[in-house]
Amino acid sequence: MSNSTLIAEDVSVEFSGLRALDGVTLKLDPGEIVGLIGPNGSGKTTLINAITGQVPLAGGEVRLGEAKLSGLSPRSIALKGIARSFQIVRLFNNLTVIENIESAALAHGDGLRKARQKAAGLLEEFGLTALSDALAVGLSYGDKRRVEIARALAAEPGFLLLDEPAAGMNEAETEKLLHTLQGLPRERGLGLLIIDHDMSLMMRLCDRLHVLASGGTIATGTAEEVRRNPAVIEAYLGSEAVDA
Ligand SMILES: Nc1ncnc2c1ncn2[C@@H]1O[C@H](COP(=O)(O)OP(=O)(O)OP(=O)(O)O)[C@@H](O)[C@H]1O
Repeated sequence: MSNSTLIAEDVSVEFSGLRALDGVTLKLDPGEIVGLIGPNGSGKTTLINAITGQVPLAGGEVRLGEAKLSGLSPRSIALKGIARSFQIVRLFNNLTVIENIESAALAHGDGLRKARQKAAGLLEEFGLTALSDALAVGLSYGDKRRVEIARALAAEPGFLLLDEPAAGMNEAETEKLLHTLQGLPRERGLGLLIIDHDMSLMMRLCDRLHVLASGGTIATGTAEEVRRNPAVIEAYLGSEAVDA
Protein backbone atom coordinates (compact mmCIF):
# COMPACT_ATOMS: atom_id res chain seq x y z
CA MET A 1 0.00 0.00 0.00
CA SER A 2 1.13 3.54 -0.69
CA ASN A 3 0.70 6.75 1.29
CA SER A 4 1.31 8.81 -1.82
CA THR A 5 -1.22 10.60 -4.00
CA LEU A 6 -1.83 9.29 -7.51
CA ILE A 7 -1.72 12.25 -9.88
CA ALA A 8 -2.54 12.55 -13.55
CA GLU A 9 -1.29 16.05 -14.37
CA ASP A 10 -2.22 18.00 -17.48
CA VAL A 11 -2.63 14.70 -19.35
CA SER A 12 -3.35 14.69 -23.08
CA VAL A 13 -3.88 11.64 -25.31
CA GLU A 14 -4.24 11.57 -29.09
CA PHE A 15 -5.48 8.86 -31.44
CA SER A 16 -4.38 9.57 -35.03
CA GLY A 17 -4.80 13.29 -34.64
CA LEU A 18 -7.99 13.09 -32.53
CA ARG A 19 -7.43 14.63 -29.07
CA ALA A 20 -9.28 12.20 -26.77
CA LEU A 21 -7.93 13.93 -23.63
CA ASP A 22 -6.82 17.52 -23.48
CA GLY A 23 -4.89 18.67 -20.42
CA VAL A 24 -6.79 16.77 -17.73
CA THR A 25 -5.57 16.86 -14.12
CA LEU A 26 -6.96 14.39 -11.59
CA LYS A 27 -5.67 13.55 -8.11
CA LEU A 28 -6.61 10.50 -6.09
CA ASP A 29 -5.63 10.12 -2.44
CA PRO A 30 -5.36 6.84 -0.53
CA GLY A 31 -8.68 6.19 1.25
CA GLU A 32 -10.90 8.27 -1.01
CA ILE A 33 -13.46 7.35 -3.65
CA VAL A 34 -13.55 9.53 -6.75
CA GLY A 35 -16.15 9.11 -9.49
CA LEU A 36 -15.25 9.87 -13.08
CA ILE A 37 -18.37 10.75 -15.06
CA GLY A 38 -19.29 12.32 -18.39
CA PRO A 39 -21.00 11.58 -21.70
CA ASN A 40 -20.05 8.67 -23.95
CA GLY A 41 -16.75 9.33 -25.68
CA SER A 42 -15.71 12.08 -23.23
CA GLY A 43 -12.41 10.33 -22.44
CA LYS A 44 -13.10 8.48 -19.16
CA THR A 45 -11.70 5.08 -20.19
CA THR A 46 -8.84 6.81 -21.98
CA LEU A 47 -7.88 8.53 -18.70
CA ILE A 48 -7.74 5.17 -16.90
CA ASN A 49 -5.76 3.74 -19.84
CA ALA A 50 -3.36 6.69 -19.60
CA ILE A 51 -2.85 6.18 -15.86
CA THR A 52 -2.23 2.42 -16.23
CA GLY A 53 0.11 2.76 -19.23
CA GLN A 54 -2.23 1.20 -21.81
CA VAL A 55 -2.04 4.30 -24.03
CA PRO A 56 0.91 6.70 -24.45
CA LEU A 57 0.58 10.34 -23.39
CA ALA A 58 0.79 13.18 -25.90
CA GLY A 59 1.36 15.57 -22.98
CA GLY A 60 1.51 15.79 -19.20
CA GLU A 61 2.53 13.04 -16.80
CA VAL A 62 1.23 10.51 -14.29
CA ARG A 63 2.94 10.24 -10.89
CA LEU A 64 2.61 8.27 -7.71
CA GLY A 65 3.80 10.84 -5.19
CA GLU A 66 7.13 12.01 -6.65
CA ALA A 67 7.67 8.86 -8.75
CA LYS A 68 6.86 9.19 -12.44
CA LEU A 69 4.65 6.39 -13.80
CA SER A 70 4.04 7.62 -17.35
CA GLY A 71 6.44 5.94 -19.75
CA LEU A 72 6.51 2.71 -17.72
CA SER A 73 4.90 -0.50 -19.04
CA PRO A 74 1.40 -1.48 -17.81
CA ARG A 75 3.00 -4.36 -15.89
CA SER A 76 5.49 -2.08 -14.12
CA ILE A 77 2.69 0.33 -13.21
CA ALA A 78 0.58 -2.55 -11.85
CA LEU A 79 3.56 -3.67 -9.76
CA LYS A 80 3.65 -0.20 -8.19
CA GLY A 81 0.20 -0.87 -6.78
CA ILE A 82 -2.18 0.48 -9.42
CA ALA A 83 -4.85 -2.15 -10.24
CA ARG A 84 -7.74 -1.86 -12.69
CA SER A 85 -10.76 -3.59 -14.08
CA PHE A 86 -12.01 -3.42 -17.66
CA GLN A 87 -15.40 -2.60 -19.22
CA ILE A 88 -15.58 -6.21 -20.38
CA VAL A 89 -14.96 -8.66 -17.54
CA ARG A 90 -11.68 -10.53 -17.87
CA LEU A 91 -11.70 -13.84 -15.98
CA PHE A 92 -10.33 -17.32 -16.64
CA ASN A 93 -13.64 -18.88 -17.62
CA ASN A 94 -12.56 -22.48 -17.13
CA LEU A 95 -11.06 -21.97 -13.69
CA THR A 96 -13.15 -21.95 -10.54
CA VAL A 97 -13.85 -18.76 -8.61
CA ILE A 98 -11.20 -19.52 -5.98
CA GLU A 99 -8.65 -20.51 -8.64
CA ASN A 100 -9.25 -17.20 -10.41
CA ILE A 101 -8.38 -15.30 -7.25
CA GLU A 102 -5.50 -17.60 -6.28
CA SER A 103 -3.92 -17.17 -9.70
CA ALA A 104 -3.96 -13.39 -9.24
CA ALA A 105 -2.27 -13.79 -5.84
CA LEU A 106 0.36 -16.12 -7.36
CA ALA A 107 1.00 -13.62 -10.18
CA HIS A 108 1.49 -11.00 -7.46
CA GLY A 109 4.28 -13.19 -6.06
CA ASP A 110 2.54 -14.95 -3.16
CA GLY A 111 3.43 -18.57 -2.40
CA LEU A 112 0.74 -21.22 -2.85
CA ARG A 113 -0.23 -21.32 0.82
CA LYS A 114 -0.53 -17.56 1.15
CA ALA A 115 -2.42 -17.37 -2.18
CA ARG A 116 -4.97 -19.92 -0.91
CA GLN A 117 -5.47 -18.09 2.37
CA LYS A 118 -5.78 -14.75 0.64
CA ALA A 119 -8.29 -16.10 -1.90
CA ALA A 120 -10.42 -17.65 0.85
CA GLY A 121 -10.38 -14.36 2.78
CA LEU A 122 -11.41 -12.34 -0.27
CA LEU A 123 -14.22 -14.79 -1.07
CA GLU A 124 -15.57 -14.34 2.41
CA GLU A 125 -15.27 -10.57 2.27
CA PHE A 126 -17.15 -10.52 -1.04
CA GLY A 127 -19.82 -13.01 0.07
CA LEU A 128 -18.65 -15.46 -2.60
CA THR A 129 -17.62 -18.41 -0.42
CA ALA A 130 -20.58 -20.55 -1.53
CA LEU A 131 -19.40 -20.10 -5.13
CA SER A 132 -15.77 -20.95 -4.40
CA ASP A 133 -15.71 -24.12 -6.55
CA ALA A 134 -18.04 -22.90 -9.30
CA LEU A 135 -16.55 -22.35 -12.74
CA ALA A 136 -16.27 -18.66 -13.59
CA VAL A 137 -18.02 -19.20 -16.91
CA GLY A 138 -21.33 -20.08 -15.21
CA LEU A 139 -21.50 -17.10 -12.84
CA SER A 140 -24.11 -14.37 -12.99
CA TYR A 141 -22.94 -11.09 -14.43
CA GLY A 142 -22.88 -9.43 -11.00
CA ASP A 143 -20.83 -12.24 -9.46
CA LYS A 144 -18.34 -12.15 -12.36
CA ARG A 145 -17.83 -8.46 -11.71
CA ARG A 146 -17.25 -9.06 -8.01
CA VAL A 147 -14.78 -11.89 -8.68
CA GLU A 148 -12.93 -9.52 -11.00
CA ILE A 149 -12.64 -6.93 -8.24
CA ALA A 150 -11.52 -9.61 -5.76
CA ARG A 151 -8.86 -10.68 -8.29
CA ALA A 152 -7.61 -7.10 -8.54
CA LEU A 153 -7.43 -6.86 -4.73
CA ALA A 154 -5.35 -10.05 -4.53
CA ALA A 155 -2.43 -7.93 -5.77
CA GLU A 156 -2.84 -5.70 -2.67
CA PRO A 157 -3.00 -2.49 -4.70
CA GLY A 158 -2.84 1.01 -3.23
CA PHE A 159 -5.22 2.24 -5.93
CA LEU A 160 -8.03 0.51 -7.79
CA LEU A 161 -9.48 1.93 -11.01
CA LEU A 162 -12.84 0.42 -11.98
CA ASP A 163 -14.30 0.90 -15.45
CA GLU A 164 -18.11 0.65 -15.27
CA PRO A 165 -18.31 -2.02 -12.55
CA ALA A 166 -22.12 -1.75 -12.33
CA ALA A 167 -22.81 -1.83 -16.09
CA GLY A 168 -25.35 -4.55 -16.86
CA MET A 169 -26.12 -5.23 -13.19
CA ASN A 170 -29.66 -5.38 -11.84
CA GLU A 171 -30.69 -3.29 -8.85
CA ALA A 172 -29.94 -5.97 -6.24
CA GLU A 173 -26.49 -6.65 -7.73
CA THR A 174 -25.74 -2.92 -7.80
CA GLU A 175 -26.69 -2.57 -4.10
CA LYS A 176 -24.39 -5.46 -3.22
CA LEU A 177 -21.59 -3.89 -5.22
CA LEU A 178 -22.16 -0.53 -3.51
CA HIS A 179 -21.72 -2.10 -0.08
CA THR A 180 -18.62 -4.01 -1.15
CA LEU A 181 -16.97 -0.94 -2.65
CA GLN A 182 -17.94 1.42 0.19
CA GLY A 183 -15.90 -0.59 2.68
CA LEU A 184 -12.69 -0.88 0.65
CA PRO A 185 -11.09 2.52 1.26
CA ARG A 186 -11.76 2.35 4.99
CA GLU A 187 -10.63 -1.24 5.45
CA ARG A 188 -7.61 -1.13 3.14
CA GLY A 189 -6.66 2.54 2.85
CA LEU A 190 -7.28 2.06 -0.86
CA GLY A 191 -7.88 4.95 -3.29
CA LEU A 192 -10.75 4.11 -5.62
CA LEU A 193 -11.46 5.71 -9.01
CA ILE A 194 -14.75 4.60 -10.56
CA ILE A 195 -16.31 5.21 -13.94
CA ASP A 196 -20.02 4.48 -14.09
CA HIS A 197 -23.15 5.87 -15.70
CA ASP A 198 -25.39 4.86 -12.75
CA MET A 199 -25.71 8.29 -11.15
CA SER A 200 -27.60 7.02 -8.12
CA LEU A 201 -24.71 4.64 -7.36
CA MET A 202 -22.07 7.29 -8.04
CA MET A 203 -23.76 9.94 -5.89
CA ARG A 204 -24.06 7.58 -2.94
CA LEU A 205 -20.60 6.05 -3.29
CA CYS A 206 -18.18 8.82 -4.21
CA ASP A 207 -16.54 11.42 -1.98
CA ARG A 208 -15.89 13.56 -5.05
CA LEU A 209 -16.91 13.56 -8.70
CA HIS A 210 -14.73 14.58 -11.64
CA VAL A 211 -16.68 15.40 -14.80
CA LEU A 212 -15.25 15.13 -18.32
CA ALA A 213 -16.80 16.35 -21.58
CA SER A 214 -15.08 16.25 -24.98
CA GLY A 215 -11.76 15.27 -23.42
CA GLY A 216 -11.60 18.12 -20.89
CA THR A 217 -12.58 18.63 -17.24
CA ILE A 218 -15.80 20.63 -16.91
CA ALA A 219 -16.34 20.26 -13.14
CA THR A 220 -15.06 18.67 -9.95
CA GLY A 221 -16.67 18.63 -6.52
CA THR A 222 -19.04 16.82 -4.22
CA ALA A 223 -22.03 15.02 -5.73
CA GLU A 224 -24.25 17.88 -4.57
CA GLU A 225 -22.03 20.55 -6.14
CA VAL A 226 -21.66 18.67 -9.39
CA ARG A 227 -25.29 17.87 -9.91
CA ARG A 228 -26.24 21.54 -9.63
CA ASN A 229 -23.43 22.71 -11.92
CA PRO A 230 -25.01 24.20 -15.09
CA ALA A 231 -22.19 22.96 -17.37
CA VAL A 232 -22.64 19.39 -16.06
CA ILE A 233 -26.41 19.56 -16.42
CA GLU A 234 -26.04 20.73 -20.00
CA ALA A 235 -23.32 18.28 -21.04
CA TYR A 236 -24.38 15.18 -19.16
CA LEU A 237 -27.05 15.06 -16.48
CA GLY A 238 -29.99 16.93 -18.00
CA SER A 239 -32.29 19.08 -15.86
CA GLU A 240 -34.18 16.15 -14.27
CA ALA A 241 -31.15 15.20 -12.14
CA VAL A 242 -31.33 18.48 -10.21
CA ASP A 243 -34.86 17.85 -9.01
CA ALA A 244 -34.21 14.19 -8.11
N1 LIG B 1 -7.83 2.92 -29.14
C1 LIG B 1 -8.47 3.95 -29.69
N2 LIG B 1 -8.25 4.31 -30.97
C2 LIG B 1 -8.89 5.38 -31.53
N3 LIG B 1 -9.76 6.16 -30.86
C3 LIG B 1 -10.03 5.85 -29.59
C4 LIG B 1 -9.41 4.73 -28.93
N4 LIG B 1 -9.87 4.68 -27.65
C5 LIG B 1 -10.75 5.70 -27.53
N5 LIG B 1 -10.84 6.40 -28.68
C6 LIG B 1 -11.66 7.61 -28.88
O1 LIG B 1 -11.36 8.53 -27.85
C7 LIG B 1 -12.53 9.20 -27.38
C8 LIG B 1 -12.73 8.93 -25.91
O2 LIG B 1 -13.10 7.54 -25.72
P1 LIG B 1 -13.28 6.88 -24.29
O3 LIG B 1 -13.53 5.42 -24.52
O4 LIG B 1 -12.16 7.26 -23.42
O5 LIG B 1 -14.63 7.58 -23.79
P2 LIG B 1 -15.52 7.22 -22.53
O6 LIG B 1 -15.81 8.52 -21.86
O7 LIG B 1 -14.87 6.17 -21.71
O8 LIG B 1 -16.85 6.67 -23.21
P3 LIG B 1 -17.95 5.56 -22.71
O9 LIG B 1 -18.74 6.23 -21.61
O10 LIG B 1 -18.75 5.34 -23.94
O11 LIG B 1 -17.19 4.35 -22.27
C9 LIG B 1 -13.68 8.68 -28.25
O12 LIG B 1 -13.85 9.59 -29.33
C10 LIG B 1 -13.17 7.34 -28.75
O13 LIG B 1 -13.76 7.00 -29.98
